[in-house]
Amino acid sequence: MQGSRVVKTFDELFSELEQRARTRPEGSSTVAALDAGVHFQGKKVLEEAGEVWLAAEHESDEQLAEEASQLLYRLQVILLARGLSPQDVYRYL
Ligand SMILES: N=c1c2ncn([C@@H]3O[C@H](COP(=O)(O)OP(=O)(O)OP(=O)(O)O)[C@@H](O)[C@H]3O)c2ncn1[C@@H]1O[C@H](COP(=O)(O)O)[C@@H](O)[C@H]1O
Repeated sequence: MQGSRVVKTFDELFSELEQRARTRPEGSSTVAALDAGVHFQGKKVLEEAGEVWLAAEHESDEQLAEEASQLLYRLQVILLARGLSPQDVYRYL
């Protein structure tokens, strides 16, 4: 399902997003989402959560995995915007 793409973990993605927030490269989705504020970020979390649900009911395993990756990304953006890290979440798992 993953093909030849480089696999990254949840923590590695978060580190990448922290770096985007620090360096603010042109064209970064993360910088755009951080600048757009919590209302935008929250809508994206809900939108992607809905897409995960629909994929689980109606779409392929591959589509579900892709939607789940987008939800994880959107969750990371909202955590980053609030100054939280994955560790803050892990302690509740
Ligand atoms: N994993 C993701 C990721 N998942 C989802 N998205 C964003 O979510 C969009 C797709 O979600 P939608 O289904 O909402 O697509 P859409 O409605 O057609 O697009 P939008 O109108 O929402 O932009 C993508 O265009 C990205 O903007 C992501 N953007 C970035 N990443 C990773 O985050 C890292 C930093 O990315 P940049 O900040 O863009 O450099 C890189 O490793 C990226 O691979």
